Amino acid sequence: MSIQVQQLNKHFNQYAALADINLDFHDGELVALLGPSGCGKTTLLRIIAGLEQADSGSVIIRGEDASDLHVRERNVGFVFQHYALFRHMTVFENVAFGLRVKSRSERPAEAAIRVRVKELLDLVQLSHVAERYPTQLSGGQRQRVALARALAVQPKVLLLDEPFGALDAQVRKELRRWLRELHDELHVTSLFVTHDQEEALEVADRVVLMNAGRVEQIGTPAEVYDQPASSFVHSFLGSVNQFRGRVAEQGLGIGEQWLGGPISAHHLAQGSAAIAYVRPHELEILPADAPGGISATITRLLPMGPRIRVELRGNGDTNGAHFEAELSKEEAKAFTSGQGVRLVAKQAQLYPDYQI
Ligand SMILES: Nc1ncnc2c1ncn2[C@@H]1O[C@H](COP(=O)(O)OP(=O)(O)OP(=O)(O)O)[C@@H](O)[C@H]1O
Repeated sequence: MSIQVQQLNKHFNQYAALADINLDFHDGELVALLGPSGCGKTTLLRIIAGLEQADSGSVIIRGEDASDLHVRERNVGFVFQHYALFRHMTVFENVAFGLRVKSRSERPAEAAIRVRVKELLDLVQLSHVAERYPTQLSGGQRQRVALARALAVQPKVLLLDEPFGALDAQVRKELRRWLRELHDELHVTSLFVTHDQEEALEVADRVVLMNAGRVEQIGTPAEVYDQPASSFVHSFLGSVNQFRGRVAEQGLGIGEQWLGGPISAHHLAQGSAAIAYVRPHELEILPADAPGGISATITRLLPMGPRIRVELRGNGDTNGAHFEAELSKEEAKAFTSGQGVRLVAKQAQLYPDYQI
């Protein structure tokens, strides 16, 4: 086990930023810490780095309790969203920096430093800009320099806080693919913070879902997406339609209507208030005269590349609620805007509805 976080708690005044966090990160894996703004991701990363002190609990790095170790002694590399490269130093010198400031006994000889920096610049594909200054680079190139700089001292752990957050969507996409490839080559245990679910699902070996200072779920991208442990995870990862009603034998009863289909009700009692979560691609649209289902009206058909997004408004018991389905172009041919239809879930997950 590379990093173990045990019973970690952190308050800012009365506010619990982290509540009883327990996590194990394996050697060589790339893990995303994912959650909405303010859920505690950065605080957790900073405590692991040694930049912030926890109120209680411990951080164990490669078997050694690091809780009382200074940030310099933890051997972690960082890359932040706005990583301040030294403006007055060339790219080469920025990457060499961490090696040059080592104590005399640990510092490699000048020739070895030059070889190492050259290797790192090759790795991040920036050898051709080695003599430039940071202001002469694009945002994406700067972040790659920041990564090379963090890797120069051969950290045991790499911590990245929204490393591509400030970049535009296209560059972000390229860099995250690049980060994945780089990680496959180096296998440095890496944790990266993001609030972008697509980024987390695409890049990470495992994803930690956080909400309000707590861990909601940890698992592979497929596990957290296909088997969400809570309604929070379900709705945070991709869009969902919500249907409020009562648990019945046939599924979910909404007034006189039924949301049919195979509904997984966990251990909810018959008659209890529940919300069904149905992803757009799990929602089937049937003609208005079909038996069962929920009555709705199509408000818009939006082409989204090869798929059509169908926006709907509920009628009767779901009056005014907005729903969204996803169809192939072929399937969508049967429908037009303004048409009355019935909605049936091909698959749905029920959660207790505490608001009723
Ligand atoms: N130094 C501080 N003093 C007081 N409150 C703080 C401090 N740092 C963080 N917080 C609070 O702790 C909570 C968690 O903050 P944190 O930065 O860890 O969240 P986050 O998930 O990284 O959010 P974001 O995605 O917006 O960066 C927030 O409510 C924040 O306001």
